[in-house]
Amino acid sequence: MVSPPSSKLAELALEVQQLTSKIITNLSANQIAEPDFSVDSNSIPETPENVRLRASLNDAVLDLLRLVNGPRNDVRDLICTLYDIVAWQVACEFGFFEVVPEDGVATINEIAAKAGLDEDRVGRMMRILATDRIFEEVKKDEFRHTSRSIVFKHDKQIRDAVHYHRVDEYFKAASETLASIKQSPSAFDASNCPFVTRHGAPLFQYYQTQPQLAARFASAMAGIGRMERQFEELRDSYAWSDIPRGRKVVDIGGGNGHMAIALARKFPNLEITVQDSVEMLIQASKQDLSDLEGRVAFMQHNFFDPQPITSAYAYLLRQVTHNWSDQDCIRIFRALAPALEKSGKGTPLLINEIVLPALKTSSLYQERRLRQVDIMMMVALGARQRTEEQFRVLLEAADTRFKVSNALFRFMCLRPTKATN
Ligand SMILES: C[S@@+](CC[C@H](N)C(=O)[O-])C[C@H]1O[C@@H](n2cnc3c(N)ncnc32)[C@H](O)[C@@H]1O
Repeated sequence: MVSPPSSKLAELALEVQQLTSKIITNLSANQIAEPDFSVDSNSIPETPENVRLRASLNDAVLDLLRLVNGPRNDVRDLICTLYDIVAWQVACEFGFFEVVPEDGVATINEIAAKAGLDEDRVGRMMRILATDRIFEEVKKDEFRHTSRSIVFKHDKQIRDAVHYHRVDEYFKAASETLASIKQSPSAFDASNCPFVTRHGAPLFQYYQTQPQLAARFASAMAGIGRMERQFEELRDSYAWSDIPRGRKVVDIGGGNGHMAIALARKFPNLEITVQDSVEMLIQASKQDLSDLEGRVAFMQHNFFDPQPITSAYAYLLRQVTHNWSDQDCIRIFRALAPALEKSGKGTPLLINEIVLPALKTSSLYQERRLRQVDIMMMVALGARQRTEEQFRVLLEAADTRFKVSNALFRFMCLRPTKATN
Protein backbone atom coordinates (compact mmCIF):
# COMPACT_ATOMS: atom_id res chain seq x y z
CA MET A 1 0.00 0.00 0.00
CA VAL A 2 1.24 3.43 -0.91
CA SER A 3 0.86 5.77 2.05
CA PRO A 4 -1.27 8.87 1.37
CA PRO A 5 0.66 12.03 0.47
CA SER A 6 1.21 14.30 3.40
CA SER A 7 1.66 17.53 1.53
CA LYS A 8 -0.67 19.64 -0.59
CA LEU A 9 1.88 19.71 -3.40
CA ALA A 10 2.16 15.92 -3.39
CA GLU A 11 -1.63 15.60 -3.26
CA LEU A 12 -2.00 17.81 -6.33
CA ALA A 13 0.80 16.02 -8.15
CA LEU A 14 -0.89 12.67 -7.44
CA GLU A 15 -4.19 14.02 -8.74
CA VAL A 16 -2.45 15.18 -11.92
CA GLN A 17 -0.93 11.74 -12.33
CA GLN A 18 -4.24 9.92 -11.77
CA LEU A 19 -6.20 12.14 -14.13
CA THR A 20 -3.51 11.83 -16.81
CA SER A 21 -3.55 8.04 -16.45
CA LYS A 22 -7.31 8.01 -17.06
CA ILE A 23 -6.85 10.07 -20.23
CA ILE A 24 -4.11 7.71 -21.44
CA THR A 25 -6.31 4.68 -20.70
CA ASN A 26 -9.21 6.19 -22.68
CA LEU A 27 -6.93 6.94 -25.61
CA SER A 28 -5.43 3.48 -25.72
CA ALA A 29 -8.86 1.81 -25.27
CA ASN A 30 -9.94 3.65 -28.42
CA GLN A 31 -6.60 3.06 -30.19
CA ILE A 32 -5.95 6.78 -30.49
CA ALA A 33 -2.35 7.98 -30.42
CA GLU A 34 -1.37 10.47 -27.71
CA PRO A 35 -1.12 14.11 -28.78
CA ASP A 36 2.29 15.68 -29.37
CA PHE A 37 3.46 18.99 -30.82
CA SER A 38 3.95 17.79 -34.41
CA VAL A 39 1.73 19.29 -37.13
CA ASP A 40 -0.08 16.00 -37.73
CA SER A 41 -0.71 15.27 -34.05
CA ASN A 42 -4.04 13.84 -32.90
CA SER A 43 -6.20 15.83 -30.54
CA ILE A 44 -7.87 14.17 -27.59
CA PRO A 45 -11.52 13.52 -28.62
CA GLU A 46 -14.06 15.87 -27.02
CA THR A 47 -16.09 13.14 -25.34
CA PRO A 48 -18.02 14.25 -22.22
CA GLU A 49 -15.63 12.19 -20.08
CA ASN A 50 -12.50 13.69 -21.64
CA VAL A 51 -13.93 17.19 -21.25
CA ARG A 52 -14.56 16.47 -17.56
CA LEU A 53 -11.10 14.99 -17.06
CA ARG A 54 -9.51 17.95 -18.83
CA ALA A 55 -11.31 20.44 -16.57
CA SER A 56 -10.19 18.60 -13.41
CA LEU A 57 -6.65 18.22 -14.74
CA ASN A 58 -6.43 21.93 -15.50
CA ASP A 59 -7.64 22.75 -11.98
CA ALA A 60 -5.04 20.46 -10.40
CA VAL A 61 -2.14 21.49 -12.67
CA LEU A 62 -2.90 25.19 -12.33
CA ASP A 63 -3.18 25.00 -8.54
CA LEU A 64 0.09 23.06 -8.39
CA LEU A 65 1.80 25.70 -10.53
CA ARG A 66 0.22 28.59 -8.60
CA LEU A 67 1.61 27.18 -5.35
CA VAL A 68 5.02 26.32 -6.79
CA ASN A 69 5.46 29.60 -8.67
CA GLY A 70 4.19 31.69 -5.77
CA PRO A 71 2.42 35.05 -5.88
CA ARG A 72 5.51 37.16 -6.58
CA ASN A 73 6.39 35.18 -9.70
CA ASP A 74 2.79 35.39 -10.81
CA VAL A 75 2.87 39.18 -10.57
CA ARG A 76 5.63 39.09 -13.15
CA ASP A 77 3.41 37.01 -15.47
CA LEU A 78 0.54 39.39 -14.88
CA ILE A 79 2.70 42.23 -16.12
CA CYS A 80 4.34 40.46 -19.00
CA THR A 81 1.57 38.44 -20.70
CA LEU A 82 0.67 41.72 -22.43
CA TYR A 83 3.80 41.28 -24.53
CA ASP A 84 2.74 37.80 -25.63
CA ILE A 85 -0.30 39.55 -27.06
CA VAL A 86 1.93 41.95 -28.98
CA ALA A 87 3.61 38.99 -30.70
CA TRP A 88 0.20 37.50 -31.56
CA GLN A 89 -0.90 40.80 -33.02
CA VAL A 90 2.12 41.02 -35.31
CA ALA A 91 1.85 37.35 -36.31
CA CYS A 92 -1.86 37.66 -37.16
CA GLU A 93 -1.67 41.00 -38.93
CA PHE A 94 1.41 40.15 -41.01
CA GLY A 95 0.36 36.61 -41.87
CA PHE A 96 3.14 34.62 -40.16
CA PHE A 97 0.88 31.56 -39.87
CA GLU A 98 0.23 31.52 -43.61
CA VAL A 99 3.84 32.22 -44.60
CA VAL A 100 5.46 29.27 -42.82
CA PRO A 101 4.90 26.15 -44.98
CA GLU A 102 2.97 23.17 -43.71
CA ASP A 103 5.67 20.58 -44.37
CA GLY A 104 8.92 22.43 -44.05
CA VAL A 105 10.70 25.37 -42.58
CA ALA A 106 10.83 29.10 -43.24
CA THR A 107 13.81 31.24 -42.37
CA ILE A 108 13.39 34.57 -40.61
CA ASN A 109 14.65 36.14 -43.79
CA GLU A 110 11.86 34.47 -45.85
CA ILE A 111 9.14 35.31 -43.34
CA ALA A 112 10.33 38.92 -43.16
CA ALA A 113 10.38 39.26 -46.96
CA LYS A 114 6.87 37.82 -47.38
CA ALA A 115 5.45 39.80 -44.45
CA GLY A 116 7.17 43.03 -45.51
CA LEU A 117 8.90 43.56 -42.14
CA ASP A 118 12.43 43.83 -40.83
CA GLU A 119 14.14 40.59 -39.83
CA ASP A 120 14.94 41.76 -36.32
CA ARG A 121 11.33 42.15 -35.21
CA VAL A 122 10.18 39.03 -37.08
CA GLY A 123 12.78 36.97 -35.20
CA ARG A 124 11.83 38.40 -31.83
CA MET A 125 8.10 37.82 -32.36
CA MET A 126 8.63 34.28 -33.66
CA ARG A 127 10.90 33.42 -30.72
CA ILE A 128 8.49 34.57 -28.03
CA LEU A 129 5.69 32.62 -29.74
CA ALA A 130 7.95 29.56 -29.85
CA THR A 131 8.31 29.67 -26.05
CA ASP A 132 4.60 28.80 -25.99
CA ARG A 133 5.11 26.06 -28.64
CA ILE A 134 3.50 28.27 -31.27
CA PHE A 135 6.09 27.49 -34.00
CA GLU A 136 9.43 25.83 -33.22
CA GLU A 137 12.87 27.15 -34.04
CA VAL A 138 14.37 23.92 -35.35
CA LYS A 139 17.74 25.41 -36.33
CA LYS A 140 19.03 28.92 -35.76
CA ASP A 141 16.70 31.31 -37.67
CA GLU A 142 14.58 28.45 -39.15
CA PHE A 143 11.04 27.89 -37.95
CA ARG A 144 8.44 25.23 -38.56
CA HIS A 145 4.81 24.84 -37.53
CA THR A 146 3.71 22.88 -34.46
CA SER A 147 0.32 21.37 -33.65
CA ARG A 148 -0.42 24.64 -31.83
CA SER A 149 0.37 26.92 -34.77
CA ILE A 150 -0.78 24.85 -37.77
CA VAL A 151 -4.44 25.30 -36.79
CA PHE A 152 -4.13 28.99 -37.68
CA LYS A 153 -2.73 28.15 -41.10
CA HIS A 154 -5.40 25.56 -41.89
CA ASP A 155 -8.44 27.36 -40.58
CA LYS A 156 -9.29 30.85 -41.76
CA GLN A 157 -12.36 31.05 -39.49
CA ILE A 158 -10.26 30.43 -36.39
CA ARG A 159 -7.67 32.93 -37.63
CA ASP A 160 -10.49 35.44 -38.06
CA ALA A 161 -11.68 34.79 -34.48
CA VAL A 162 -8.22 35.40 -33.02
CA HIS A 163 -7.73 38.44 -35.21
CA TYR A 164 -10.71 40.44 -34.08
CA HIS A 165 -10.27 39.43 -30.44
CA ARG A 166 -6.52 39.83 -30.02
CA VAL A 167 -5.71 42.46 -32.64
CA ASP A 168 -8.65 44.41 -33.81
CA GLU A 169 -12.17 45.40 -32.80
CA TYR A 170 -12.46 43.65 -29.41
CA PHE A 171 -8.88 44.25 -28.30
CA LYS A 172 -9.18 47.96 -29.07
CA ALA A 173 -12.55 48.12 -27.29
CA ALA A 174 -11.16 46.30 -24.22
CA SER A 175 -8.46 48.96 -23.86
CA GLU A 176 -11.25 51.56 -23.41
CA THR A 177 -12.99 49.75 -20.53
CA LEU A 178 -11.97 52.26 -17.86
CA ALA A 179 -12.88 55.25 -20.01
CA SER A 180 -16.28 53.70 -20.67
CA ILE A 181 -16.93 52.96 -17.00
CA LYS A 182 -15.90 56.51 -16.05
CA GLN A 183 -18.30 57.92 -18.66
CA SER A 184 -21.14 55.82 -17.26
CA PRO A 185 -20.18 54.59 -13.78
CA SER A 186 -23.39 52.82 -12.82
CA ALA A 187 -25.23 51.85 -16.00
CA PHE A 188 -24.27 49.82 -19.03
CA ASP A 189 -26.02 48.62 -22.15
CA ALA A 190 -25.44 48.41 -25.91
CA SER A 191 -24.89 52.19 -26.09
CA ASN A 192 -22.78 52.46 -22.91
CA CYS A 193 -19.93 50.04 -23.27
CA PRO A 194 -16.23 50.04 -24.20
CA PHE A 195 -16.99 49.05 -27.82
CA VAL A 196 -18.98 52.26 -28.31
CA THR A 197 -16.33 54.35 -26.54
CA ARG A 198 -13.70 52.97 -28.94
CA HIS A 199 -15.60 52.55 -32.22
CA GLY A 200 -18.30 55.22 -31.92
CA ALA A 201 -21.34 52.96 -32.48
CA PRO A 202 -22.95 49.90 -30.91
CA LEU A 203 -21.48 46.66 -32.28
CA PHE A 204 -24.24 45.56 -34.64
CA GLN A 205 -24.69 49.09 -36.05
CA TYR A 206 -20.95 49.35 -36.49
CA TYR A 207 -20.84 46.12 -38.50
CA GLN A 208 -23.69 47.37 -40.69
CA THR A 209 -21.35 50.11 -41.91
CA GLN A 210 -18.29 47.83 -42.21
CA PRO A 211 -19.15 44.97 -44.58
CA GLN A 212 -15.63 43.51 -44.64
CA LEU A 213 -15.41 43.41 -40.86
CA ALA A 214 -18.97 42.04 -40.70
CA ALA A 215 -17.89 39.18 -42.97
CA ARG A 216 -14.90 38.46 -40.73
CA PHE A 217 -17.16 38.55 -37.64
CA ALA A 218 -19.56 36.03 -39.23
CA SER A 219 -16.65 33.81 -40.25
CA ALA A 220 -15.20 33.99 -36.72
CA MET A 221 -18.55 33.09 -35.14
CA ALA A 222 -18.72 30.00 -37.33
CA GLY A 223 -15.12 29.10 -36.41
CA ILE A 224 -15.73 29.44 -32.68
CA GLY A 225 -18.89 27.36 -32.98
CA ARG A 226 -16.97 24.52 -34.66
CA MET A 227 -14.04 24.77 -32.25
CA GLU A 228 -16.24 24.37 -29.20
CA ARG A 229 -18.36 21.69 -30.86
CA GLN A 230 -21.37 23.85 -30.21
CA PHE A 231 -23.25 22.22 -33.07
CA GLU A 232 -22.95 18.78 -31.49
CA GLU A 233 -24.27 20.20 -28.25
CA LEU A 234 -27.23 21.82 -29.99
CA ARG A 235 -27.86 18.67 -32.07
CA ASP A 236 -27.95 16.43 -29.00
CA SER A 237 -29.94 18.68 -26.67
CA TYR A 238 -33.36 18.61 -28.31
CA ALA A 239 -35.47 15.97 -30.05
CA TRP A 240 -35.15 17.62 -33.46
CA SER A 241 -36.05 14.42 -35.31
CA ASP A 242 -39.48 14.41 -33.61
CA ILE A 243 -40.53 17.68 -35.25
CA PRO A 244 -43.17 16.81 -37.87
CA ARG A 245 -42.32 17.53 -41.51
CA GLY A 246 -43.87 20.75 -42.69
CA ARG A 247 -43.67 22.41 -39.24
CA LYS A 248 -41.28 25.32 -39.05
CA VAL A 249 -38.49 26.16 -36.64
CA VAL A 250 -37.60 29.85 -36.48
CA ASP A 251 -33.94 30.61 -35.74
CA ILE A 252 -34.15 34.18 -34.47
CA GLY A 253 -30.91 36.15 -34.86
CA GLY A 254 -29.52 33.09 -36.61
CA GLY A 255 -26.61 34.93 -38.25
CA ASN A 256 -25.51 33.47 -41.58
CA GLY A 257 -27.55 30.37 -40.76
CA HIS A 258 -24.59 28.13 -39.97
CA MET A 259 -26.38 26.29 -37.16
CA ALA A 260 -29.69 26.07 -39.01
CA ILE A 261 -27.92 24.68 -42.07
CA ALA A 262 -26.03 22.10 -40.02
CA LEU A 263 -29.26 21.05 -38.26
CA ALA A 264 -31.16 20.80 -41.56
CA ARG A 265 -28.37 18.68 -43.07
CA LYS A 266 -28.51 16.35 -40.08
CA PHE A 267 -32.31 16.14 -39.76
CA PRO A 268 -34.13 15.78 -43.12
CA ASN A 269 -37.48 16.54 -41.44
CA LEU A 270 -36.43 20.07 -40.43
CA GLU A 271 -37.58 23.27 -42.09
CA ILE A 272 -35.92 26.32 -40.58
CA THR A 273 -36.39 30.02 -41.21
CA VAL A 274 -33.36 32.05 -40.18
CA GLN A 275 -34.11 35.64 -39.19
CA ASP A 276 -31.42 38.31 -39.02
CA SER A 277 -30.37 41.71 -40.39
CA VAL A 278 -29.95 42.41 -44.11
CA GLU A 279 -26.15 42.46 -43.73
CA MET A 280 -26.11 38.96 -42.28
CA LEU A 281 -28.53 37.71 -44.90
CA ILE A 282 -26.20 39.01 -47.62
CA GLN A 283 -23.46 36.81 -46.15
CA ALA A 284 -25.90 33.93 -45.97
CA SER A 285 -26.88 34.27 -49.62
CA LYS A 286 -23.30 33.47 -50.70
CA GLN A 287 -23.64 29.86 -49.51
CA ASP A 288 -24.55 26.89 -51.70
CA LEU A 289 -27.65 25.38 -50.11
CA SER A 290 -28.90 23.49 -53.16
CA ASP A 291 -28.73 20.16 -51.30
CA LEU A 292 -31.32 21.41 -48.78
CA GLU A 293 -34.08 21.94 -51.36
CA GLY A 294 -35.38 25.07 -49.71
CA ARG A 295 -35.55 23.66 -46.17
CA VAL A 296 -33.51 26.60 -44.85
CA ALA A 297 -34.99 29.98 -45.72
CA PHE A 298 -33.84 33.46 -44.73
CA MET A 299 -35.92 36.41 -43.66
CA GLN A 300 -35.08 39.92 -42.55
CA HIS A 301 -36.47 40.57 -39.09
CA ASN A 302 -35.61 42.84 -36.18
CA PHE A 303 -36.22 40.79 -33.04
CA PHE A 304 -37.35 43.84 -31.10
CA ASP A 305 -40.39 43.97 -33.42
CA PRO A 306 -43.31 41.55 -33.00
CA GLN A 307 -42.44 38.11 -34.37
CA PRO A 308 -44.11 37.83 -37.81
CA ILE A 309 -44.15 33.99 -38.03
CA THR A 310 -47.06 32.98 -35.85
CA SER A 311 -47.45 29.30 -36.63
CA ALA A 312 -44.07 27.77 -35.83
CA TYR A 313 -43.35 24.48 -34.09
CA ALA A 314 -40.50 26.04 -32.09
CA TYR A 315 -38.54 29.27 -31.80
CA LEU A 316 -34.80 29.20 -31.20
CA LEU A 317 -32.71 32.00 -29.67
CA ARG A 318 -29.12 30.81 -29.87
CA GLN A 319 -26.39 32.98 -28.41
CA VAL A 320 -28.57 36.04 -28.76
CA THR A 321 -29.54 36.99 -25.20
CA HIS A 322 -25.91 37.19 -24.06
CA ASN A 323 -25.52 40.10 -26.48
CA TRP A 324 -28.11 42.24 -24.71
CA SER A 325 -28.72 44.02 -21.43
CA ASP A 326 -31.50 42.81 -19.13
CA GLN A 327 -33.93 45.46 -20.36
CA ASP A 328 -33.26 44.57 -24.00
CA CYS A 329 -33.70 40.83 -23.30
CA ILE A 330 -37.07 41.56 -21.77
CA ARG A 331 -38.03 43.44 -24.96
CA ILE A 332 -36.87 40.49 -27.12
CA PHE A 333 -38.92 38.00 -25.05
CA ARG A 334 -41.99 40.27 -25.08
CA ALA A 335 -41.83 40.66 -28.86
CA LEU A 336 -42.07 36.87 -29.09
CA ALA A 337 -44.88 36.25 -26.65
CA PRO A 338 -47.85 36.86 -29.04
CA ALA A 339 -46.36 34.56 -31.71
CA LEU A 340 -45.72 31.83 -29.13
CA GLU A 341 -49.31 32.09 -28.01
CA LYS A 342 -50.69 32.01 -31.58
CA SER A 343 -48.43 29.07 -32.50
CA GLY A 344 -50.22 26.94 -29.94
CA LYS A 345 -50.04 25.83 -26.36
CA GLY A 346 -46.66 24.44 -25.38
CA THR A 347 -44.76 25.96 -28.30
CA PRO A 348 -41.20 25.96 -27.00
CA LEU A 349 -38.87 28.90 -26.89
CA LEU A 350 -35.47 27.20 -27.04
CA ILE A 351 -32.79 29.34 -25.47
CA ASN A 352 -29.33 28.05 -26.22
CA GLU A 353 -26.88 29.99 -24.11
CA ILE A 354 -24.00 29.51 -21.77
CA VAL A 355 -25.45 29.37 -18.27
CA LEU A 356 -23.11 30.64 -15.58
CA PRO A 357 -22.59 28.14 -12.76
CA ALA A 358 -23.87 28.72 -9.24
CA LEU A 359 -21.18 29.15 -6.57
CA LYS A 360 -18.80 26.18 -6.27
CA THR A 361 -20.66 23.96 -8.72
CA SER A 362 -18.03 24.10 -11.46
CA SER A 363 -14.35 23.54 -12.03
CA LEU A 364 -12.52 26.87 -11.66
CA TYR A 365 -10.93 26.29 -15.06
CA GLN A 366 -14.35 26.00 -16.72
CA GLU A 367 -15.90 28.79 -14.69
CA ARG A 368 -13.05 31.09 -15.70
CA ARG A 369 -13.66 30.34 -19.38
CA LEU A 370 -17.34 31.18 -18.97
CA ARG A 371 -16.59 34.34 -16.99
CA GLN A 372 -14.12 35.46 -19.67
CA VAL A 373 -17.04 35.36 -22.11
CA ASP A 374 -19.13 37.29 -19.57
CA ILE A 375 -16.57 40.11 -19.51
CA MET A 376 -16.25 39.94 -23.30
CA MET A 377 -20.00 40.57 -23.53
CA MET A 378 -19.67 43.54 -21.18
CA VAL A 379 -16.85 45.02 -23.27
CA ALA A 380 -18.37 44.42 -26.69
CA LEU A 381 -22.05 44.94 -26.02
CA GLY A 382 -22.70 46.19 -22.50
CA ALA A 383 -24.29 42.77 -22.04
CA ARG A 384 -23.72 39.66 -19.95
CA GLN A 385 -23.83 35.90 -19.45
CA ARG A 386 -26.47 34.79 -16.95
CA THR A 387 -27.17 32.20 -14.30
CA GLU A 388 -30.31 30.09 -14.60
CA GLU A 389 -31.86 32.21 -11.86
CA GLN A 390 -31.16 35.40 -13.83
CA PHE A 391 -32.87 33.89 -16.90
CA ARG A 392 -35.92 32.99 -14.82
CA VAL A 393 -36.16 36.55 -13.48
CA LEU A 394 -35.98 38.07 -16.98
CA LEU A 395 -38.59 35.71 -18.42
CA GLU A 396 -40.92 36.36 -15.51
CA ALA A 397 -40.44 40.12 -15.99
CA ALA A 398 -41.15 39.82 -19.72
CA ASP A 399 -44.36 37.84 -19.38
CA THR A 400 -45.60 35.90 -16.37
CA ARG A 401 -46.84 33.11 -18.68
CA PHE A 402 -43.26 32.07 -19.46
CA LYS A 403 -42.57 28.92 -17.51
CA VAL A 404 -39.30 27.14 -17.28
CA SER A 405 -40.82 23.83 -18.28
CA ASN A 406 -43.86 22.37 -19.94
CA ALA A 407 -46.27 25.20 -19.31
CA LEU A 408 -47.72 27.61 -21.84
CA PHE A 409 -44.25 28.60 -22.92
CA ARG A 410 -41.33 26.35 -22.33
CA PHE A 411 -37.91 27.61 -21.47
CA MET A 412 -34.95 25.46 -22.19
CA CYS A 413 -31.32 26.09 -21.44
CA LEU A 414 -29.61 23.71 -23.80
CA ARG A 415 -26.16 24.42 -22.43
CA PRO A 416 -25.07 22.84 -19.19
CA THR A 417 -24.54 24.69 -15.97
CA LYS A 418 -21.97 22.30 -14.62
CA ALA A 419 -18.51 21.26 -15.62
CA THR A 420 -19.60 17.66 -15.39
CA ASN A 421 -22.03 17.88 -18.32
C1 LIG B 1 -23.85 36.20 -31.46
S1 LIG B 1 -24.67 36.18 -32.96
C2 LIG B 1 -25.44 34.58 -32.89
C3 LIG B 1 -25.76 34.07 -34.25
C4 LIG B 1 -26.36 32.68 -34.27
N1 LIG B 1 -27.61 32.61 -33.53
C5 LIG B 1 -25.39 31.65 -33.76
O1 LIG B 1 -25.77 30.90 -32.86
O2 LIG B 1 -24.27 31.58 -34.25
C6 LIG B 1 -26.04 37.29 -32.71
C7 LIG B 1 -26.84 37.52 -33.97
O3 LIG B 1 -27.91 38.44 -33.67
C8 LIG B 1 -28.11 39.25 -34.82
N2 LIG B 1 -28.84 40.46 -34.43
C9 LIG B 1 -28.39 41.52 -33.71
N3 LIG B 1 -29.37 42.43 -33.54
C10 LIG B 1 -30.46 41.92 -34.16
C11 LIG B 1 -31.80 42.38 -34.30
N4 LIG B 1 -32.20 43.54 -33.75
N5 LIG B 1 -32.67 41.60 -34.97
C12 LIG B 1 -32.27 40.41 -35.52
N6 LIG B 1 -31.01 39.92 -35.42
C13 LIG B 1 -30.12 40.67 -34.74
C14 LIG B 1 -26.70 39.52 -35.27
O4 LIG B 1 -26.66 39.99 -36.62
C15 LIG B 1 -26.04 38.16 -35.08
O5 LIG B 1 -26.15 37.38 -36.23
